[in-house]
Amino acid sequence: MQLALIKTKVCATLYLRYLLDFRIYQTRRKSHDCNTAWTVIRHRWMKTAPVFCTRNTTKMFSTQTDKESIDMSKFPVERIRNFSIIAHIDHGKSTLADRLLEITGAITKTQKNKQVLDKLQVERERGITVKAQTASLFYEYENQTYLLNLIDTPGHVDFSYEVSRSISACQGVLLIVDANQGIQAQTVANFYLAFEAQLTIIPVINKIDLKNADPERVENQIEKVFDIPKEECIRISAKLGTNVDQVLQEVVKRLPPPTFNREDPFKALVFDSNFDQYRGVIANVALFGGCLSKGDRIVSAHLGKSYEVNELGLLKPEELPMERLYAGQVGYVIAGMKEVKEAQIGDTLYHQKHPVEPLPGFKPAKAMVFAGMYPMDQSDYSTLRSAVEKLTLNDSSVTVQRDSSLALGAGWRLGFLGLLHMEVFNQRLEQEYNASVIVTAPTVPYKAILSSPRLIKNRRGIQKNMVYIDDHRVMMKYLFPLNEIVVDFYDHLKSMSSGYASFDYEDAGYQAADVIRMDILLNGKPVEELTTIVHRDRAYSAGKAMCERLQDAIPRQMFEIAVQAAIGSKVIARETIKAFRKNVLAKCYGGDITRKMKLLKKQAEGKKKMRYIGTVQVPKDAFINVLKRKDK
Ligand SMILES: Nc1nc2c(ncn2[C@@H]2O[C@H](COP(=O)(O)OP(=O)(O)OP(=O)(O)O)[C@@H](O)[C@H]2O)c(=O)[nH]1
Repeated sequence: MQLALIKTKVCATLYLRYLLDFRIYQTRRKSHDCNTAWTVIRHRWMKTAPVFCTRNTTKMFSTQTDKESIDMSKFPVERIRNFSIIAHIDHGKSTLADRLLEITGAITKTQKNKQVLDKLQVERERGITVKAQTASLFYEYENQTYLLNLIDTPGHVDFSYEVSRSISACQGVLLIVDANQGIQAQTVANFYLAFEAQLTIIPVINKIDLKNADPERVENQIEKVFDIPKEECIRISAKLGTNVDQVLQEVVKRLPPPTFNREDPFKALVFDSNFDQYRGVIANVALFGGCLSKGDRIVSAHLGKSYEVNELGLLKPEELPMERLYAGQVGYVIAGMKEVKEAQIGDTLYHQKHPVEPLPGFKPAKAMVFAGMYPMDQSDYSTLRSAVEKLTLNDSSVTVQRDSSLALGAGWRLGFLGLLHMEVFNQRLEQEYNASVIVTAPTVPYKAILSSPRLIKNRRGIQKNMVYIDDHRVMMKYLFPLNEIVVDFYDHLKSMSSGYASFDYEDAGYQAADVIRMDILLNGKPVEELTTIVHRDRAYSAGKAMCERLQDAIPRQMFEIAVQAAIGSKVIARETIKAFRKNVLAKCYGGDITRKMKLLKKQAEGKKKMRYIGTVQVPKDAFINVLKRKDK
């Protein structure tokens, strides 16, 4: 009796500690994602307090204890089914997923189960799925246990990249069609994604409980448009749970198991990733061969870097750590990847000792809408950069390019699949990373033909090679005429690249060139210091530019100055610097017009004389300034 009392007290104390841990974890993560928080704490707690984790306390947190104890090492691959739920927006994918989770005991059946796989705050607020979610379910059929790995996908066209990636981890799909609306645009698009990937398709007609439901009409549509016999359609109401068990039975019967072999070398496709502040990158993987254990050393085919597996397991949908994952399974891996760029979606992971041919990966998403994104305060630039990197890891369809604006400072130009995608990304940045950003008006891409050449072409550079040093830096080698880069090339390069580009050069020897001597004349007299050698093709533009720059650089004097560029005896360009003019009529109050004309004529003659005898004053810095170009 006393022992039972002590045990109850200890359990109560630990449960309170558990609740406290949960609050701390949730606050630290600034997360609203209760399910993940519960799971993480639960596993941490179960590790530290195994003695008290009796069957009863475990039951508090999971309804699938019996299934978890299944020995996966003996679980035959023939009893695994990997499938996605695909459909047009709002046709009921997430509602069906709720029912499947309930029937298989992954979640307890309550009235509150509404789109439980839509975990993000933005998904809850908007009532739409934006992120594919994986859940591993155990299902009993004809006295056999099956492992069903289900991926719930978004329906909106802006998130179709999530669908195409999810499909790569599956052998079949449930194609949901609303019994009232029938086939819609995304039904067709998603059907073809699955069809082209040669997956088995099970058509499911949902919402048969609706007053206006017409399942027969929808079955005919499916037969006509997709060439799937109407007898293959399953009529359900995901909301009421009608015929949902039949869906699970058909998944087992109709979908093929994965054909991957446990005896092969380990090979896994990273089909999704997200970043946890404390645990680093969490990669969602589909095992295409072999098995993976905790402590194994794996290599990322993309970077060639090796990592030790710290944790792995199933997603139910919360993380359930396991000792091993086997071919055909879908799960998660944490392998000490600390940087976002280490976890590429579409990357292949393999065992360090057994390199394999990388999987084809994914076709990059094609951005349709572009917008600039800048921190509210420039001092937040690096914090925002890290937030953008982490979020793009979780949403790899966003393209990111560094950008800068005179008014808004340094930022990025982001590419999205659509306007809703852009809004959701922005909202996730604010909600999940506490970031305040300025987003510019969205634009679509244009192809522009530049009317003025760019810096390098303008300087007669010839590209020799280009090497990407990493994601942010590129090294380009050019062959330039020395006189094109010696004066102001570096200044222009720095200003064009907002200070990021650096420049170095070495002698590449002499080369034949079609060049000529260009003289500069001030009031007809050549100024030797301004004589230059220019390329024949560019003599006229260079001469004109020199004259214009001299016009700016030489101060006005008491007489007019003619600035000319000449090749040999031929003047090719001319500018005039006007003289200061004394108001010789200032003292004439009214009076005779002939007197005024006489004064003006005398002044003009005097100036003419000065022009011939006067020496033009050229300021010292004008000699350097006139050599600097105004590259556009
Ligand atoms: N009457 C009725 N309503 C349903 C049924 N299934 C889903 N719904 C409702 O349809 C709406 C959309 O359901 P979701 O499950 O979010 O649809 P979804 O396809 O996951 O939506 P997205 O992921 O945003 O594309 C919700 O209001 C559901 O309650 C059903 O069988 N009958």
